[in-house]
Amino acid sequence: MEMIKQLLAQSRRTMLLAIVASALSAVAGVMIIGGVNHALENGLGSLTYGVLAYLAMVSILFMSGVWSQSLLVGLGHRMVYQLRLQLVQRILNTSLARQEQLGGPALYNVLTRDVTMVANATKQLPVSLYNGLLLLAGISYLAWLSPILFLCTVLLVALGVWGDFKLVGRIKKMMADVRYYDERLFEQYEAVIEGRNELGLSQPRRRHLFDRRLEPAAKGAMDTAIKADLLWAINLNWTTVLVFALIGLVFFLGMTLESITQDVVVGYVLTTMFLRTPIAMILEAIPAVLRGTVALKAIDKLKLADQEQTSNERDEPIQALHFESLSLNKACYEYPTQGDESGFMLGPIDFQLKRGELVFLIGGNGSGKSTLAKLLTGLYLPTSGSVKVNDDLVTHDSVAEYRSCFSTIFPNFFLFDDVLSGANESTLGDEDVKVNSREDYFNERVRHYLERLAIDHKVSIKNGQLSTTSLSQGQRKRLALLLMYMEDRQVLLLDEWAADQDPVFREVFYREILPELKAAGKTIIAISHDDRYFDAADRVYRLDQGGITDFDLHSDSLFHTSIKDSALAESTR
Ligand SMILES: Nc1ncnc2c1ncn2[C@@H]1O[C@H](COP(=O)(O)OP(=O)(O)OP(=O)(O)O)[C@@H](O)[C@H]1O
Repeated sequence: MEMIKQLLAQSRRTMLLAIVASALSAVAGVMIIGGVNHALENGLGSLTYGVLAYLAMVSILFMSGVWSQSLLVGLGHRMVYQLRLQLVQRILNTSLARQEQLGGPALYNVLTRDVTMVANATKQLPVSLYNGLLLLAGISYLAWLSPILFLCTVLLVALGVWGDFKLVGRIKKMMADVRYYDERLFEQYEAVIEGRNELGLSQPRRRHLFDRRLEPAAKGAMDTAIKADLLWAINLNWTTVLVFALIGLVFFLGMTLESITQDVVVGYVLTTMFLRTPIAMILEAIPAVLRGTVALKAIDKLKLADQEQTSNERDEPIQALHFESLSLNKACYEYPTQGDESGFMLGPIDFQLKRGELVFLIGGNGSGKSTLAKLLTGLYLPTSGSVKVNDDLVTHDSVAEYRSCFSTIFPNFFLFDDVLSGANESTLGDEDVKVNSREDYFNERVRHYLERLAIDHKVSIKNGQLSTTSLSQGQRKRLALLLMYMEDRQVLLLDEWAADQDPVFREVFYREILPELKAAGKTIIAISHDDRYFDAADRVYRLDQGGITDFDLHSDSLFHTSIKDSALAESTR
């Protein structure tokens, strides 16, 4: 709602103009009816004058109508455009922790379904405003024609509005239910797309997903939407009945009450018939507006943008600080509770890292390595304790500068095919280069790394874009490493990077690439299960149930298995 209010506030002038234009058109419409009524009652007088006045009114009605609609249509579409941009901006401003809590389907639902619903609601804005003003002008004319009949009209309309209000509450609840079912549907869509391998192989799983998950959600949405639309259809017919009841009331009152003349009755009936269209159009717009309101409420409920960008981040490029050291001081990170279960708690952790060091984090599955990696890189802020960089506290305001020291490859990394967009200035060339242009220099460097990573036979680069990202997982990880080279940041975090590499390239990674990066002045944190390469690190830390301890290569063993066992496992791999 806040977003819509802000957008409307920005367009105050256009709104005002649109209201003036709509009012002009509405007044012209009512004057046509009034004029016809007057002519019926008093005769036409001059035919030429009558025709000219009629044509003038029709022209005003047409031109001001088109003017108001064009203003409002533009406003509606601009609001949708801004809503889309704002929503993505808000998601970008949402902390990783909150995004993980919400999950992908909820965010997709907002970006696709909810935005469409709000767009449909805003499209009703021009129609409703125009018809609302037309209705207002018509009602004022009715009040002027006969106060007694107007009182009766008000009573009848009050009855209709009361019925509408009762229905609207129920329908809004149903629409919230439809949205709930739609969100469940999005979860199943995600399973259909992401689980394509498993579903392709297993008929029982396909059936279960289709019959037990997807179909009930789709049916729930359909049944509830049908009920809501049916109720509204009944309401539309009920309104038509009310209009005719009004005409009947006016007609019979006119016949019986002497104070009401025949021309008043004719004027009343004519105007009421004329107002049927705006009433119907306003009523037809209401369901779309209700759906839009439900969608906006759902967007608000997600509590996006919990980490507003600092003004510095919005306006200027972030200046990375010069990394010398980082430390965690009794730092803890606790995941939010899920249902009755309390979330996993990492820490309290004391940890130091200096520029140029190569450190390994090891530990069993679920011990907290990736959680610590996110804490170290500033993707999570500690729930207690502190993170310091170069002895300065990392706070909400300074975390953007801190983050810009890091390049990461997490197991669920996303491979951007645009190498240029993330590349550091230093990798784009300088005066000393032998090649002619910066572009050549850049391409040369990419080619060099593609060769180094042994994927030059699969991938090439054109206009800063990778030729393909449809590769094996191990090859994709090598490309992610290429992007990391081109990003050229000071601290590199690699979360089980070597897990998908063949034994030959794993050896290259631990024995050549990591030492080369270290020699080039990079600080490296690598999460690893490869115990035969632990000696490549300056220090090794072991995580166990959220706690951290130093790992002594000679006296400790990983996962409480003997070195002999792991060597055996390695040789059979
Ligand atoms: N987004 C999340 N929300 C809630 N709990 C989470 C989330 N991510 C991880 N956890 C929990 O935190 C614990 C540690 O997870 P983490 O991913 O840090 O382990 P890990 O040591 O990296 O494991 P692995 O070696 O299997 O990758 C797990 O018990 C997990 O259930």
